[in-house]
Amino acid sequence: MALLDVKDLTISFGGVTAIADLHFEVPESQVYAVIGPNGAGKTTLFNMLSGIYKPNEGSIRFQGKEIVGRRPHQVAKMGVSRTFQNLQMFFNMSVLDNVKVGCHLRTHSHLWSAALRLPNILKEERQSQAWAREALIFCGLEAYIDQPADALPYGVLKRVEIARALAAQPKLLLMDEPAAGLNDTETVEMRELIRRISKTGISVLLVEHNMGLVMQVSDRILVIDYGSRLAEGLPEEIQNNPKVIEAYLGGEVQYAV
Ligand SMILES: Nc1ncnc2c1ncn2[C@@H]1O[C@H](COP(=O)(O)OP(=O)(O)OP(=O)(O)O)[C@@H](O)[C@H]1O
Repeated sequence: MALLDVKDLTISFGGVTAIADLHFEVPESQVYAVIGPNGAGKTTLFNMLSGIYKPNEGSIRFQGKEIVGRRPHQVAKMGVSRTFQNLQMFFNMSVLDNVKVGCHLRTHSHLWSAALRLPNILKEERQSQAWAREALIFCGLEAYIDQPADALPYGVLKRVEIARALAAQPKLLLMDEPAAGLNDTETVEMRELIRRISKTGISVLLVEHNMGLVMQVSDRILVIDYGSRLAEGLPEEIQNNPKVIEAYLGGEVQYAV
């Protein structure tokens, strides 16, 4: 059984069909990329996968359970975490506290026990701290743990977002343009981080415009155009697919990172 099984997915906004009859499957422990030109529907797809948008038709099954109809926090609790195209950071908080936000899905205390500082809260607080540190170290951010988020460069903050998503211990990580705005060195670091994440058994669903990165890191690639499936396959199949070259890349392809 695939980890994620998307069937007949369709969503329209007014007269615009953003995703039309889309289907694909993401296996366990793989990097699965979704590519397509600007406006192809990639972010809209992520918004449906994470419960932000409700499709007009179709199903999204994660580990056999339906996602459609669930709210974003419920989807996250099922094991689907995401990062955003634009940074979603609390700039007045430390790096560690930003990542601890991702841990609350794994803790169980209610608001009233938090307010009263009951013993279970203190224990969970320590546990969240440990999980957050672990995620930050995994992302190579040990040196930044206690620093305020607003003092850090953009490339570091992109990885803090990933650490926060990992602190929730997902089975599937949705990454929306992780390399956008990164320089060449940071892009190579991001590629290595994505590889390490998938080696831990987490599947990565990657939306990314940097074709070099996509081709190097992905196990399989789905190409969408005007919300519809144009092609799907191994990176070398996609690279050599005339429909992809013509429709998506306009005849010229640059694959170097
Ligand atoms: N909330 C919305 N209301 C109306 N139209 C929308 C909405 N969200 C997306 N769309 C439309 O759906 C289509 C797909 O947009 P989407 O942002 O998903 O594309 P994308 O592939 O992520 O683009 P990019 O690569 O530029 O991020 C576009 O035509 C867009 O204008």
